[in-house]
Amino acid sequence: MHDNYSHEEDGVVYVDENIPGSEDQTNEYISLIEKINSQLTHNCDCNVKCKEDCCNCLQISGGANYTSHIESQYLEIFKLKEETGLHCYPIIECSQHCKCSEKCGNRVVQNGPIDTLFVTTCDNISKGLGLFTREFIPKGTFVCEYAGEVITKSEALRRQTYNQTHSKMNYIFCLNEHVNGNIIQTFVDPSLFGNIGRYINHSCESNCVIIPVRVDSPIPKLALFSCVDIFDNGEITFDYGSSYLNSSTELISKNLNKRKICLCRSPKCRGFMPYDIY
Ligand SMILES: C[S@@+](CC[C@H](N)C(=O)[O-])C[C@H]1O[C@@H](n2cnc3c(N)ncnc32)[C@H](O)[C@@H]1O
Repeated sequence: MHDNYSHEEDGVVYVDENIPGSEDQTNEYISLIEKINSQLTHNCDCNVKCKEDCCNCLQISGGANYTSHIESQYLEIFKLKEETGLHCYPIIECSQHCKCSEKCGNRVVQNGPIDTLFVTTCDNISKGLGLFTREFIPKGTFVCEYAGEVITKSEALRRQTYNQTHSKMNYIFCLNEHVNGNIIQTFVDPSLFGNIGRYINHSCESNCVIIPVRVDSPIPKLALFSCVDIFDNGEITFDYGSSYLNSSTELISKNLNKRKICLCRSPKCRGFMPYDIY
């Protein structure tokens, strides 16, 4: 993973990928750690380059996850699964357990964020800091992960309540994946341990989407891909209320009076931050 970013803020530790949250003695935490320490059993025997007809990782993924875009400065472009009707398949990248080359084409998120990102204060100071790009990013590019502590639902609830009572910003995200009639939830909190993705603000008309991507772990990486072209000095945003990723959806009450006003300035702004209340 090539990630040369760091945090300016005191008290925030830079981690370039998810780490286990603080230890406790609950069964819920023990199950989470077992999951974190386990590995996906798949791998591929491909020779150098992976092809859809023989690569196990691509077959589990329902076909190619990425397409090369040679004329672009960004070589690997995500094939948006929504456009191909394949979004019911997981996105599984090749890993250290595979025989293919590290340049096989099915390794994108694991290589780390693009290097054009910077953090600065937003025009509207109430939004706090935001993540921006120095250079143009074409649609479909992997931008960065949203990485932090992977925590249990109970711990997410506890932290959420603390943040609300102390009028702190919310960084906890709940990923909901619908699999065979079940919902698999993953809670990631980058507030104290996080990567560059922790600075990404919400927009009701966002330019990125979060897609779960697995490398060799059952715990997905929350990977941000641009869903439109993003111009230089543009702010990177995603919709906190999108279908995959619900910002603490179940963690909050429905007290609409306390919902935070959205400052995204989009003509399509819904007025309030999704699920983000204080
Ligand atoms: C994941 S953090 C984003 C980075 C944060 N702005 C910072 O300064 O570190 C999420 C918090 O940013 C603020 N925020 C993000 N998007 C916003 C928006 N569209 N309008 C108002 N506040 C926003 C809210 O306080 C929210 O709880």
